[in-house]
Amino acid sequence: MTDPVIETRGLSKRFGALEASRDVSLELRAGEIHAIIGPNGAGKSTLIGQICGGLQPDTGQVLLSGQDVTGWGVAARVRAGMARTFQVSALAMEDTVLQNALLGAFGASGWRLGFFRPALSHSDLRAHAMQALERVGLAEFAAHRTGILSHGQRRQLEIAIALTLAPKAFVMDEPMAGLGLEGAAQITTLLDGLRAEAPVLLVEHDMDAVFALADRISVLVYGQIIATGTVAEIRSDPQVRAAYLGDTA
Ligand SMILES: Nc1ncnc2c1ncn2[C@@H]1O[C@H](COP(=O)(O)OP(=O)(O)OP(=O)(O)O)[C@@H](O)[C@H]1O
Repeated sequence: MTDPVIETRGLSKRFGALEASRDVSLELRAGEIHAIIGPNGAGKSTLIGQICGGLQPDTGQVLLSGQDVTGWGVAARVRAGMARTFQVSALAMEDTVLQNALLGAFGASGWRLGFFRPALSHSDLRAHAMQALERVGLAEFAAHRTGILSHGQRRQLEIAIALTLAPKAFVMDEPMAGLGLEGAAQITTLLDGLRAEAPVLLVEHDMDAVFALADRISVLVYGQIIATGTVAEIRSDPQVRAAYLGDTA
């Protein structure tokens, strides 16, 4: 069997007396959307932080395509193919939609930031960035200021930026947060097609989206994975229903 695209082995992280991650081992496999769900404070963000490199685990490892990246910083992991989209928007609102998308394409090309301005007219990078905007349905807004985009469209743009990195894996922290029904439905459709490009590790509170999208779900409670399985397995797991899902299953 091929290596998982992302793998964590026995991750543990303490904040004082609090064990925010307890021996967390999980795999993100090629072609899948793997959702991580759990109550507030269960340790989802702490886990994502360790996977993406913002937080160092006390013990355990993070592997990307079989390579141990535990000691690597965020930027090195992004360059190696781990594309994270954030809960909080980090877009340059005064720049155009295309300029924001170009920043990703530009990073993916391995060029240094000082070359950014010339890169704006570089036809290959522009084409690559435009392709990503088309993919997420934002091509018609390319020349518009990013600040005029709706909340949902900003999420689409963040996904376009991640796409321009041609990642090995997407790591998404609550992409549905703050979106209305229509926005959430749009992002759900987008993510549904995204797994063909690269697998998605998805932290999400919106259970409709999780149940619609996930190939597998891991349930985190008090820093520990209490179950991993398909949607049907997780929905019918008595331990999961008691700890988290309750009536929503
Ligand atoms: N830097 C920190 N210092 C101390 N405690 C922290 C720190 N970061 C997180 N925690 C604690 O660790 C636990 C896990 O928090 P975390 O944010 O990872 O949970 P979460 O599942 O992402 O929650 P939510 O769904 O509300 O985003 C919480 O009890 C939180 O208060």
